[in-house]
Amino acid sequence: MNEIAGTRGVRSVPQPDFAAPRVAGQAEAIVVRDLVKRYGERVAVDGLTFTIGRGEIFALLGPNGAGKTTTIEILEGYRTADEGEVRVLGLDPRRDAAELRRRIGVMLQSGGIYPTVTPIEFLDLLSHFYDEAEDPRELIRLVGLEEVARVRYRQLSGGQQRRLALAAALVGKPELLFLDEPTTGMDPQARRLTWSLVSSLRERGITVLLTTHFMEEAERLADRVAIIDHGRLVALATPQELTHSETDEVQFTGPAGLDVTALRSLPSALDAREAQPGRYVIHTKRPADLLSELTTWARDAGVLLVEIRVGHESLEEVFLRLTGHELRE
Ligand SMILES: Nc1ncnc2c1ncn2[C@@H]1O[C@H](COP(=O)(O)OP(=O)(O)OP(=O)(O)O)[C@@H](O)[C@H]1O
Repeated sequence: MNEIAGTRGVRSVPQPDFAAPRVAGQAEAIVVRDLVKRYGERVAVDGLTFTIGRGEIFALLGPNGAGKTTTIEILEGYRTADEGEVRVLGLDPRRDAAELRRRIGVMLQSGGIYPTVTPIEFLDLLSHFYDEAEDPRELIRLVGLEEVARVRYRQLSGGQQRRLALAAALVGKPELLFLDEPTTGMDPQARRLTWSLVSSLRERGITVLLTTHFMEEAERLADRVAIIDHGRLVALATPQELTHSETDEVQFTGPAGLDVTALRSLPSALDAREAQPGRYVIHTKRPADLLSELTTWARDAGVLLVEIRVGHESLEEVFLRLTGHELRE
């Protein structure tokens, strides 16, 4: 069964919106209903339901082992589901595998490229598998690998190897692109280049499903973000909806080891925690009231508060609030 936030003692969140924004006259790119996948006793995907619209950039965000890769591999047709239903471009990924392969692009997590091949040779080779392929030279330029186009794969940096994998996923002019952790191993410059590249795919109308551990990546790229944890959907919304919910966050610095229980019991506090020694985070729906309660409490307790900041929750904090743990635990 699908399970959403609120079932494990977490606070209420914007309700997942399972309907994708509709582009007039077009069907959904991906439909996932009550998907379950087990590996022996372990339930890797535990009742996922979501829909991705055509042309949408959609991120599956979750920690290691959340079930992101398993979900993506089922959608690509590389794994079978135990329960539930999936449709990709209107097709059954297992039954219609041959047709699906022609219409999707897959960026693999790592490996799978012969170590002595050069980027240009590799893309040239791949282009022969498609009736209509992108020009390999154009792809090399698009992903910024001109200077290493004739360098052997094994001599490329991790980030360059990832960019080649991205170019390879685009060779067949896909309608739908699967990007499994596209920027893992990239330096900040390569990551930004990849982000602008993925954003530019939006103009071509390509639907993108990406998985990531990086909040910032989801926040910058995705039209909508599905947060998954232990194979379950805990939230599904736009990054703006997730981070600009009615919940605000008050952060301040003070002495380490303050009485967090006392902070939690301030009338306007939803919760409170010491995020790092001496750095505190309190969630509230009434920031002005909370500030006044907090300063009164601090005066009575003889505590000096510094750097008090009020703002919307970061996606990082949203994740913590929904799942009860950090993204990179
Ligand atoms: N072939 C397999 N056999 C047994 N267990 C597996 C297999 N593949 C994945 N798992 C387990 O299923 C769970 C989900 O794994 P999955 O790789 O889908 O998560 P993920 O969110 O993609 O994680 P990561 O970010 O590390 O790639 C994990 O607990 C993992 O150990």
